[in-house]
Amino acid sequence: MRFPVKKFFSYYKPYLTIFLTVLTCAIIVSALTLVFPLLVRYITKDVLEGDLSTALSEVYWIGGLMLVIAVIQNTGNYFVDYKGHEIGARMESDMRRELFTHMQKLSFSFYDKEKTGQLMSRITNDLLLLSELYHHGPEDYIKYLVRFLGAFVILFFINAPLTITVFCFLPFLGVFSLYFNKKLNKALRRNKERIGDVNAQVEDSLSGIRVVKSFANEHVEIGRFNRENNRFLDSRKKTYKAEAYFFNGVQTFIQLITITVIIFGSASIVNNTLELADLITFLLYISYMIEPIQRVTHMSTQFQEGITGFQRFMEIMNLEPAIKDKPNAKTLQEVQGEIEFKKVSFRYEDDLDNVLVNLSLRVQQGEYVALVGPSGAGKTTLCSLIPRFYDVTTGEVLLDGINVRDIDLQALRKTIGIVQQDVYLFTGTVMENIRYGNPAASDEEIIAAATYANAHNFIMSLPKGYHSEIGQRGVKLSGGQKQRLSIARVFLKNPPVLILDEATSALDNESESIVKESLELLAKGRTTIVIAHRLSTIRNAGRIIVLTEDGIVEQGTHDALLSRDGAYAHLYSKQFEYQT
Ligand SMILES: Nc1ncnc2c1ncn2[C@@H]1O[C@H](COP(=O)(O)OP(=O)(O)OP(=O)(O)O)[C@@H](O)[C@H]1O
Repeated sequence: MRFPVKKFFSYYKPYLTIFLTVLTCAIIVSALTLVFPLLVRYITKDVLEGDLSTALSEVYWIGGLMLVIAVIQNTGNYFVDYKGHEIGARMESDMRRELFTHMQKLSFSFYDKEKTGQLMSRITNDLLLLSELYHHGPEDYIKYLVRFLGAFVILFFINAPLTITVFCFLPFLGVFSLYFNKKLNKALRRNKERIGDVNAQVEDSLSGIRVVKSFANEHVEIGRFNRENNRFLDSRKKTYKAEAYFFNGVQTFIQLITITVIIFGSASIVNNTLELADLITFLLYISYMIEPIQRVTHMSTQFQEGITGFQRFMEIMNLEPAIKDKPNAKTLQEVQGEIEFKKVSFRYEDDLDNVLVNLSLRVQQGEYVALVGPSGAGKTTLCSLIPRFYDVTTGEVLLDGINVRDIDLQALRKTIGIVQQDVYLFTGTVMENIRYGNPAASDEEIIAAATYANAHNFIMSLPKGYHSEIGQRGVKLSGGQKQRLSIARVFLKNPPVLILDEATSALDNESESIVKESLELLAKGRTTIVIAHRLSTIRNAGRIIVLTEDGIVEQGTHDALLSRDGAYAHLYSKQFEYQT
């Protein structure tokens, strides 16, 4: 991937004025630091070797000037530190917002492949390092460049041959740096991937902590964690090795330069081509030249970390959502809720087998249809094609006769309510969780929705009623209570089409009958597709569709299908045997 230079710099745009002010301040501060050794040289060479009767008063004046310069320097540095960091933090926050917004747009197919922990790492760690580069980078480069060039020019005027000798070392230092920069870049990239893996492992393990404990498998999780943690450690060890080579190599160059100056400088004094005051000035300025070289290690690490962070940021930003609106996507007015699958074939990925092949099915407006069949036959997959969680591979899915691909995604998804077995509730209060179904709803509408969902009474018995916190993912609620909140959420959304994906299969008999009651109420007047494992729950469905690996093999009412003595009768008798 070519490095997107324009995009990289575009994040400075909103802060350009303040950023340029910070840079100007950094230049002024650096230029002023160059004045100090010149003043020392003036004192040692001109003042102290001239008329001693006036020397002291002149030294006082110069001392005063040095104080003024120090005040300007420190004020400037304060501004550069404070505002510079603030700009970096603001840019980081802008990018984090952009990345999160983009991630929200990416489709299911993306999340099927990615690990949540890795993605979290990109949003937090990577951008943190990038912000360091954004504000420190230009400021450091300018600061050290001014010092370096300033010192070079001044030294050149003091003693050109000695200055050129010092500069002969620089091409070697350049080649050395380039070589190790490449190595460091690779190592830092690997570090980021490894810490992403650690994050992913922690996220996975802690999200499933109940399963871990129920199987008493803490040691398994610790083992997995240690494996990732050790891989991260190994990767960091390699990085530090490369850094140590680099840093010590640079140190060797610095020592060589200092020794060279001392030897050549002393020889020049002996030969009367250099004065002692100039050698002192030379040695003072050498530190200005050496400091940038010393900082090269730090700056190149900062540069590499920032750049790899930016590349990882762009990897996600460059991903187009697999499913998005067409340019003139239709918004829907009055949705009737008729759904039709026309010769639909679907596979999750190009190199996987088809899950659905040439399947056709029409569900009338307001019809209550049950989808049954063996596990893995594609029931959930079929339903996920209606809200375009995935797009069909071939064929069409139509809502009220319009291809779902031609409908505005938001409008399409607003017409479909989904209740699943695995309820996802967000950390927050009962009220906030139900309001998720319609953020504009009033408290009264929320209470009405909860009442329809048979949830009002249990909510009122909670310590703070609707304002009770439900814990992460609703841990403080029972399975049936969580399910009723999720149903209230859909009541509030009030969609014309409903998909119930094994919504009651995880509940005990008592909870099931309460939830079933509220689901029946919810389904009234809506086109409803129910995916059911327990066939006893869908006996009253207007139509039962039997989906197997061979597609739709049977459809009809419960009684009609039983009397056919086909696939459905077979499934039913198997379940009946199992239950008795
Ligand atoms: N995200 C995915 N990526 C790849 N394959 C998938 C994905 N989701 C499901 N599958 C595969 O698609 C097939 C159909 O799965 P699906 O969940 O639709 O079946 P189902 O009939 O709903 O099963 P169950 O009754 O067990 O829930 C299965 O073979 C499954 O492994």
